Amino acid sequence: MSGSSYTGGTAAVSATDSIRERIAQAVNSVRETTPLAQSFTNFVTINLVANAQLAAGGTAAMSFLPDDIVDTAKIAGSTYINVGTLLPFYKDALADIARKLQYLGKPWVLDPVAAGIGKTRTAILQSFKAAPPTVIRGNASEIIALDAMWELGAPARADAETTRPAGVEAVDEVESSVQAAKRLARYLAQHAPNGKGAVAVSGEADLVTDGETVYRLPGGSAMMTKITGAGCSLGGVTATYLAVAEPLTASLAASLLYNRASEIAERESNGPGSFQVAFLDALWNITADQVAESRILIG
Ligand SMILES: Nc1ncnc2c1ncn2[C@@H]1O[C@H](COP(=O)(O)OP(=O)(O)O)[C@@H](O)[C@H]1O
Ligand SMILES: Cc1ncsc1CCOP(=O)(O)O
Ligand SMILES: [Mg+2]
Repeated sequence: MSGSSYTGGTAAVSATDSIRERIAQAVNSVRETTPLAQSFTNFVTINLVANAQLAAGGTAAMSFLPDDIVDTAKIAGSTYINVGTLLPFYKDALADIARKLQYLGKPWVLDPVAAGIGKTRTAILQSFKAAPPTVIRGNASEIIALDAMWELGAPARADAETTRPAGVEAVDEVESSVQAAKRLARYLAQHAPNGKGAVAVSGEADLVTDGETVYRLPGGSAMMTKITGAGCSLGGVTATYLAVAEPLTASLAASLLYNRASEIAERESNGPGSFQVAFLDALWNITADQVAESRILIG
């Protein structure tokens, strides 16, 4: 299945059979073993996160109690932390949870929703630099903001354009986040017990990287921007796959599953309400081969 193609002026090589096999294996393994991925996530989209994890074949457990999260991490396949809506106690609680997950060597996914907005969110996201996640999944603006916050690139010049807070929606193109995503992924890998980490950037064409190789995943549906929680639930499903697969495979499998399912949902729906229902059905019905045979461009 390997070969070459040409996209947007960039030579791109399509993915190898072994990546596709690992993706199909992750999709099947979740359906066969129903792994638990627990979540500490925002109040807006918590229901869609749980339903998407169930539709992908996993199980869900949501909690905001630090000792509950740490005890559940011991029996769960992975943990998902999303900073979309914050309460005052989160500042200390999330830093502490991250440190304990690191001590226990437990994998987790971070969705840095609205990175760059507010002192409390910034303090929380900065605290994760010392106890980093296994995977970061966000939109382009969030990835650019987190990279700047963790100061992984060259120091910004005084006259340089600064990144601006973007709310929960992206104001940057996926392509403008490539270097930030690679730097973050390398940092995650350097700090992971097994040396593996990944960053997934969502948008019109998603991008996934382990810090070395960049994978571009075209397709999907713009209707995803018309339901709340498309990105949050993608983070939750990435955690579901992280329970059975290494970070790069988990990130690729989740993003590809979302692209294929959203294309089916767009064809079968008539607006945001029916789209969300059709999307959950498609997550459930899509085959592992449909996911693994997707276009994956390397380069
Ligand atoms: N313009 C688009 N075309 C196709 N798919 C999109 C588009 N924008 C977002 N998506 C998809 O929607 C999902 C959520 O991504 P995104 O909207 O970037 O996240 P967030 O909600 O966190 O900002 C991803 O599966 C992504 O591929
Ligand atoms: C609207 C909103 N406000 C705080 S969190 C949130 C949900 C964001 O969801 P997503 O990032 O998946 O669009
Ligand atoms: Mg989001």
